[in-house]
Amino acid sequence: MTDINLLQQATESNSANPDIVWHEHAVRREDREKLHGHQGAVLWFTGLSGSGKSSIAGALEQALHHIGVSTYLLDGDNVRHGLSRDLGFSDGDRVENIRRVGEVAKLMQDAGLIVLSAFISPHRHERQLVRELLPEGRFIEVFVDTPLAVCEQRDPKGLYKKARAGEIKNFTGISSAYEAPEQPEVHLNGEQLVTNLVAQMLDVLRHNAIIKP
Ligand SMILES: Nc1ncnc2c1ncn2[C@@H]1O[C@H](COP(=O)(O)OS(=O)(=O)O)[C@@H](OP(=O)(O)O)[C@H]1O
Ligand SMILES: Nc1ncnc2c1ncn2[C@@H]1O[C@H](COP(=O)(O)OP(=O)(O)O)[C@@H](O)[C@H]1O
Repeated sequence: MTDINLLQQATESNSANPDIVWHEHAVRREDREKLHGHQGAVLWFTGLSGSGKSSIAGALEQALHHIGVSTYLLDGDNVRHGLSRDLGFSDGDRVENIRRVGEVAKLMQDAGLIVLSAFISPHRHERQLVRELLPEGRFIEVFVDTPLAVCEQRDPKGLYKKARAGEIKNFTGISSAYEAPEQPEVHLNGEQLVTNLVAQMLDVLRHNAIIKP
């Protein structure tokens, strides 16, 4: 079964149960957004290991927090300590990881938060399915475009070295595929200064009326 089939099957499994009925509640997303003073949205950072996803998302979260925006940062390494601690790096496990994170991100944006997610999320189809989970305009795909050679040079955790030595299997970019986004909402040059990239992201959020000018 392909990764797209696995994700579709997992996403559809509950909606196929006729005994589970959606319950609409009185307090709506719009009401929660009014309290926050901004829209809920998911900023979906994708890129190779070492491309700068966590650094950029972290610095952007600090900048947003500073101006009173309610945020939450979902980070690949951290989520794999809890919610996805049972998962590894096979295609099937990555599909399930992204499905779980997509559902969590959806709930958090429904709560009115700006969610910053920093996962390699290497497959186009999985990112597309997360996009489809969210209301129109609330999924912003951010491609952190850093050449493999630069990521490998940075190698802050020594993982590329281990992958090249054959000590880690299925390592993205080395022995497992990374499919770059074709039409991301935002295309960041991961070799620029993090402060410049944060400024670029704040412009995007203002331009899309997610936060106030
Ligand atoms: N085989 C393999 N391939 C890629 N990455 C690996 C692997 N093994 C461990 N790591 C570490 O796990 C982090 C990536 O986890 P993600 O949850 O973002 O991956 S995925 O989206 O499910 O593909 C990734 O973190 P980042 O470097 O922050 O991207 C790595 O530190
Ligand atoms: N724009 C950048 N320019 C130079 N170095 C960076 C930049 N962004 C991140 N780094 C460095 O690259 C390494 C990997 O960054 P990290 O944010 O952990 O990437 P990822 O979350 O994609 O694995 C870290 O040592 C970080 O300090």
